[in-house]
Amino acid sequence: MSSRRQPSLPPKIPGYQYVRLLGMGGFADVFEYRQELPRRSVAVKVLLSGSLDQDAREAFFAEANVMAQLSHHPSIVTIYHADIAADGRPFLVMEYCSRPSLGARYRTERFTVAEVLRTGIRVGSAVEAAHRLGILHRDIKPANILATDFGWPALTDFGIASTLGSGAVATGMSIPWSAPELLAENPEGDVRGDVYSLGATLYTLLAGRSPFEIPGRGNSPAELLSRIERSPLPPIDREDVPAGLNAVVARAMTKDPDRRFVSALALAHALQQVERSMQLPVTSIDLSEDHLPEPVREPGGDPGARWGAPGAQDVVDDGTAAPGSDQATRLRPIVSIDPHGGPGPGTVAAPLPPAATLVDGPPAARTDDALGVDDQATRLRPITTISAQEDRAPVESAAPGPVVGAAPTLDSRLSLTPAVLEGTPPAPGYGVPGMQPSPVTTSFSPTPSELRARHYDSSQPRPAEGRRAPSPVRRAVAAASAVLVVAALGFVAFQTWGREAQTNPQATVEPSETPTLVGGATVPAPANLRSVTEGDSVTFSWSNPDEQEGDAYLWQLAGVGQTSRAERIEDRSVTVEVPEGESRVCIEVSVVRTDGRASTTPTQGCSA
Ligand SMILES: Nc1ncnc2c1ncn2[C@@H]1O[C@H](COP(=O)(O)OP(=O)(O)OP(=O)(O)O)[C@@H](O)[C@H]1O
Repeated sequence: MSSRRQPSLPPKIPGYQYVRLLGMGGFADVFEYRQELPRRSVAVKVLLSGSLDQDAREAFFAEANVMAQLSHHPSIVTIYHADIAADGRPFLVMEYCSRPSLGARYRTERFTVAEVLRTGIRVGSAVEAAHRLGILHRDIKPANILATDFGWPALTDFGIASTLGSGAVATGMSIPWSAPELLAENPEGDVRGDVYSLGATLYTLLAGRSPFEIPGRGNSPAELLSRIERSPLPPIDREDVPAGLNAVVARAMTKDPDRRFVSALALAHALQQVERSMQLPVTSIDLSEDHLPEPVREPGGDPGARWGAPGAQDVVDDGTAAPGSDQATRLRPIVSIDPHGGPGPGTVAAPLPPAATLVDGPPAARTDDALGVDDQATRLRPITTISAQEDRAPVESAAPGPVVGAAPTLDSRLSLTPAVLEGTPPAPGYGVPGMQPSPVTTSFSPTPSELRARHYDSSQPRPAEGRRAPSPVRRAVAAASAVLVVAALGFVAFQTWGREAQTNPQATVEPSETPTLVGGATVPAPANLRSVTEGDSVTFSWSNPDEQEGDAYLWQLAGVGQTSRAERIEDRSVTVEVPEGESRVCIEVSVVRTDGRASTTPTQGCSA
């Protein structure tokens, strides 16, 4: 809880009995209620009465609907109901998460590496699911990861707060976990901003402090902002954190978005590889059936052709591309990706509009529990719906660099309008820097969503240290800093499967450049994954693009609901049975070296 204001009164809600206050946010209070039928404890988030105009209500329920779309995910807080109380305040009834949030734990508990890996993979799959529905979270941080009764992390706060206030009110991101590009004067963001924040969250859990927070030194929002933009990522001072995990976190948090993992899924896969290299049980990546890898199709053949039929030998994956081929200063708006927005060639990420509208007067002072400083919630932002495009035709991927002809990665669909589709495409190959694109054809199966954009306040004063035009964040930080000074006198001193790649069965694609991990750990993924089906048995085989003495392979079943443990084998083939009741079987396989290093991203594929 971070606000110094008094909590609002819990509304009377028929069928629910008020129990207690759970917490206060910038735009809402959260209460525990006892639902009468079915009988259970629920958390009810009630908007503050200060932001109840019509636009806010509509936006609130729009967000509730978006949240409901995500609710089926095991690592996203479930929404049960949304309504308006008798006193006029909108409320959301959601799953009650009885355990402390990660934000409440990281300062006092030492997270095991295994838990951090599990958490990263589960939350990563939740974030990936959101991205596939066209939604950017934009405020991933420990405090927004609650814990269910079963101890599963549950991501929350998908923008409900961002829709609050008047039609032009904004929320804010949490600076300590915010990507540098979102702190720039002309903020540009896409899924990689969430990748950064998830990486920063994992860093926080491991280090016990946010990434650029320096114990014993000034950690004002302005100082944090400056370090996030310019300072190298401080090392995590823990001997039990393997180099591979350090490397994954560092890549997720690379200042250049083009050098990050291209998706939350890619980050989750990398974390799985760390689990494998540590001989830990491999945490499943939870995505819906729609996101399973697709069987490879013959070039120019029947789109419905299946591979892996008896006697057939088809390339599944090239090993580099898509398989199957605290509270301190909060300046967050929520942005949704338009999943229908299949932009044409040359379109890439959607920059956030640098509009500026100061909405509700002086920001409310907040207290940063994590950093021990007061915070200003600068509230700016309207919701903007962007029309969806219906062009979902597969597009050939191309070389990185120039935008024209760039592969239509998920990121490339983050369109606002064609006019703003500019920039550099994300690096292919799961965001592995330097890796060349694979000649794969990718397509998307978009689902409906809304696209919202944020606007920032342009009326805030320019920060003293800034030479460039003040960014929205900078302006807000400047405003926050000013209040902090005053406050300090008085008190105190964060190709996926959905890409459904369809690889050319005859193509043999080798990574032209292997990824460079921090610490020099570079292990390519298996290539030429093929399958032969005989009855219920499927034999998968693959090649090793960079075979070294002692190389072995880690394989496991893959797919929805699969949590099999990875098995280490010496051969470049494995025979598996199609699970009972299933029509096909999917696996993923990695190269593992004698020193324990494994492929950054496993190769995946399914039988017919
Ligand atoms: N489902 C839940 N179960 C239990 N506690 C919850 C739940 N949702 C929120 N809380 C608690 O309520 C408090 C406020 O919630 P939350 O931060 O989501 O509100 P908010 O208005 O979105 O705030 P902000 O966007 O400013 O962070 C937090 O302490 C959080 O731990």
